[in-house]
Amino acid sequence: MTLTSAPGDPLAHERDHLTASRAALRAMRADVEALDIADVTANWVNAAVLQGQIDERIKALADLAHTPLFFGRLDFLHTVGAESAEGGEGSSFYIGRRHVHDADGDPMVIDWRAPVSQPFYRASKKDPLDVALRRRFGYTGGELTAYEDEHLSDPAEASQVSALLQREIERPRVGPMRDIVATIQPEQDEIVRSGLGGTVCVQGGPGTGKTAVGLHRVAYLLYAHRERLARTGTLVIGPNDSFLHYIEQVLPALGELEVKQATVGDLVAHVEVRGADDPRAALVKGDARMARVLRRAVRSHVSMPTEALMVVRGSRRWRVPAYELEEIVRELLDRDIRYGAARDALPQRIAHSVLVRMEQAGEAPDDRVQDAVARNAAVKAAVKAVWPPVDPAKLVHRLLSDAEFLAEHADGLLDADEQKAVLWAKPARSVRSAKWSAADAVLIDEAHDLVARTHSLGHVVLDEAQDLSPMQYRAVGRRCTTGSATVLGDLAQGTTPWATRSWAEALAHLGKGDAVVEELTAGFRVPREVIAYASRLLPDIAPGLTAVESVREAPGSLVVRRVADDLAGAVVQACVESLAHEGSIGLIAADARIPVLAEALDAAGVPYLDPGAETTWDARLTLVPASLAKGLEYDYVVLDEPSAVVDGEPDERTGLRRLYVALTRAVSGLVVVHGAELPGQLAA
Ligand SMILES: Nc1ncnc2c1ncn2[C@@H]1O[C@H](COP(=O)(O)OP(=O)(O)OP(=O)(O)O)[C@@H](O)[C@H]1O
Repeated sequence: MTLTSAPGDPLAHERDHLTASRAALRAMRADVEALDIADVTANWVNAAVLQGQIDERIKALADLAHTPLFFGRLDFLHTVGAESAEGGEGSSFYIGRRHVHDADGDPMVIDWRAPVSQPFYRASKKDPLDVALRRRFGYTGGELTAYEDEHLSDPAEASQVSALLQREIERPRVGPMRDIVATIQPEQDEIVRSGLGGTVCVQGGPGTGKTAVGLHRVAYLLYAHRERLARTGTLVIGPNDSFLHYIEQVLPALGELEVKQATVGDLVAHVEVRGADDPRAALVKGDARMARVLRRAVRSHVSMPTEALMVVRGSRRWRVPAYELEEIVRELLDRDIRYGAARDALPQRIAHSVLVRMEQAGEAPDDRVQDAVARNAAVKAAVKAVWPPVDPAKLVHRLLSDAEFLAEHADGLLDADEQKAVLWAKPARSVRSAKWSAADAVLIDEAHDLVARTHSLGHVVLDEAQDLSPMQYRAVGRRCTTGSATVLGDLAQGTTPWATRSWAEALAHLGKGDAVVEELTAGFRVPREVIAYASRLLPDIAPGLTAVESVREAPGSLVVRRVADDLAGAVVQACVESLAHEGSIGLIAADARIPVLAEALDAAGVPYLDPGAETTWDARLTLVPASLAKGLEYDYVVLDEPSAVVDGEPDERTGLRRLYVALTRAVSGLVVVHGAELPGQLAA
């Protein structure tokens, strides 16, 4: 292996290729900019659509100064055919974030997602996949400054851990999350490139790259199934806005601008959420049994017809007896279609019965007559009486405020205590004035789906899944009924009262019981010493889970400091020391301690940000409530009073899990500052 930073001959050659590739990219962009669509389309609507597509393409062809055009090179032992190499044949390829070709259409840079790029991520000494040379490039400020070679087919060369990978992870940074396209690892690549047809669930400890893998999988799927997913849509679901803000640049940096992001709350925002449930109520409302209660409640609106229906047309009267109407209604109920769809079908079914009678009487009615009968006032009135419209929010409002109505539909599903837990102590007067909770909004979403089918997307990535309730899994699942999902999570980081206990159970609620569960155990974020310290909590918070094996040694990365008094002062001091390093700093503390620490930082004149705000080189310290730390990372973390983090949760196990999350946010160093005793597992 060679790690070169002095400009030698090969480096000069590679730089020449970089210069030529950039020129080719500029030419590609100029070609698109020069397109004249006036001849192609006369219709202004088409022209506007086409111009929009062209503008997007121009944007996608931008040469970003700090995003290297290629990061790797593969030399194969044999020539590769055009089919897998984006149109060009050859035995040597440069791998980058996007495809670049020269004036003849021959590729200068191959998209990392193309089939020919796959050996860049998968080839090993054991299985070289016809690769003679794998070269990784190192950049400094957009300049190509180093390369690292592996001669995979040379038995004399020993395999080694990539120094560039290590450098890439440890590079101090601020700002949003970056892509890992240059250094995706083989086990991650397997997940990234798994097919669109199946759902994949990834269990992985902190910093194993779950989020990164999920985002790269979307980028890969969009490349491999561009047209289908453009039609059906893709969505990334994350736990909160600050997390979504942190990850939002990754896909655009990979050239994918169309992927939507949302929290589960955004998906079910049918009502304004202004209230909160106590844990007991939230637990019952999030339980999958509520889906059955809602189903019964929705269907209870259907009543069996008791009277015959009389339809008058001209001088004739047609009578459909009650028993026949009942048959129609029963058949629709049995067919298990959505409540609203059945309601829409009912007038036509009734009209059909009338038509049969007309035919029996010697008339020859056509489709127009059937439509007219379906719209007849008597038919409409009958439909309204038998199958009235259901307003999902009103229905949930009634379930939560009317004990009798709830008891009727929860019979045999929820016991008396559970029913009491979900009923509002003070029923709201109307849908508008109700103090809806997050769990209520999910119930309303379920009711919506019972009335009218929810639109399904082509692919959904669900991150930090372990915190979802069964009802939330269902809400996500109905958004990918005809598509697939990537479910990412860590059972040890579940901090809700309904946190996922087993992936099999969660996947069943999602409606993807046949998903494959993969495990990632190599840790990229957290250095060995720090992850070993945090993993002492594992036997208590998730017995049976494999501890993360860090890929990085960073001696001195863990400091545990006990202070006798002025805890806040000592914490501020630790932040100031951390600020002496380059990169981002996170001060993580129990939510209840945030005001005290904010005051101490203000008093010391140390500026800080909230988790939603983007760090810059001038503002690198973020004050993070422990409840928002999940999924985030900082180069250096100062953790305030671990016992307060544990005590901030309703039970000890959740507290220790919250602490586990807080302990695993650091890339380069963690300083734990405590005044009280540490939790037993961490005390030396
Ligand atoms: N193959 C890789 N090459 C370089 N960096 C990587 C690689 N895989 C992961 N990382 C980095 O490791 C860090 C952690 O990744 P990520 O946030 O995806 O982990 P996670 O498993 O989602 O963690 P958590 O459970 O804490 O949410 C990120 O900075 C990511 O860029």
